[in-house]
Amino acid sequence: MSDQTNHPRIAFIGCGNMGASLIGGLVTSGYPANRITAADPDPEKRTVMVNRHGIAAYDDNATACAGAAAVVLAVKPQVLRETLQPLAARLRGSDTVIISVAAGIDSAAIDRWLGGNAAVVRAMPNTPALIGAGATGLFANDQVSSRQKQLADTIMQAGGLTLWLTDESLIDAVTAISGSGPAYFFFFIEALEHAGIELGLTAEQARQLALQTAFGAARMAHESDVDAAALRERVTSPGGTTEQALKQLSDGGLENLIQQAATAARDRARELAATLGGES
Ligand SMILES: NC(=O)C1=CN([C@@H]2O[C@H](COP(=O)(O)OP(=O)(O)OC[C@H]3O[C@@H](n4cnc5c(N)ncnc54)[C@H](O)[C@@H]3O)[C@@H](O)[C@H]2O)C=CC1
Ligand SMILES: O=C(O)[C@@H]1CCC=N1
Repeated sequence: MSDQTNHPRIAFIGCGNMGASLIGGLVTSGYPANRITAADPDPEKRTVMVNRHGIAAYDDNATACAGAAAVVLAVKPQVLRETLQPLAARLRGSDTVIISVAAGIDSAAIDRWLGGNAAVVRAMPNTPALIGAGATGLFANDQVSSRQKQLADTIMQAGGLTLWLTDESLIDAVTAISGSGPAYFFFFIEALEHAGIELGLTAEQARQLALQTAFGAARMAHESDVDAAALRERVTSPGGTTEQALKQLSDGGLENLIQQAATAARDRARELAATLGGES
């Protein structure tokens, strides 16, 4: 089989945090760098793509898209429409699957901006894709063929777990849980570090302990055959220290706060769709 069949050409539009993470994950997984192209107006971003990942990077989106079986849109939702419109004529009627990672913007808006009848996959990945530890929720519109769905899955699976949804609106829930989720955990690590410093550890000691604890807990939860609640209970000796700490978190309303945070993220995705993805 030719490389064209085994490794269809993939183009990335936007090489910022998310685009670069996906490209990094794909190259590290063994996808040939010469089958990946990228575009970004920022010369520094392009230099990173060329030097670190060995892929071709252009300042012109159309050049990057030429001959691509999949185009991954990794620009901000606020510029998605203006980015897509100049590409519409080139992509219309082609066999290219459009994979958008933009928060909020739904497949109908993308289809409309492309002039209709476009094969659109919405994907919501997260930045740990860079190290193959990401999680992506995906939705395909009716125009997407099974071969195109497979290609979208291959691209996202290079970055970690993939999860297909049949209800597009749930992509906003994925955004709230795993798309934005790494930031919640990083915030927790930062807070634990600060607490360690307050209790007298050096910044470096607090950093090492907080990081290794987050890593160990996540790895254990991932690999264990019991759920997170059971693992938590194993740390929590009756009458012991953890119990006192968890009581503070619980009394402070942590669980409610997390629910509110996820709902706020989900609602912001809906708001982006309403303000940027409308018919006007
Ligand atoms: N950062 C994250 O953790 C996640 C981001 N996303 C989505 O990924 C998309 C990108 O977000 P980030 O990477 O965080 O933003 P970013 O600002 O880091 O990257 C966007 C990139 O697009 C480039 N760009 C701007 N206009 C362009 C154009 N017309 N053509 C080509 N490239 C252009 C910018 O120079 C920049 O490098 C957003 O739609 C966001 O909703 C989705 C999941 C997670
Ligand atoms: O904050 C954002 O809007 C993007 C989408 C999910 C993670 N980052």
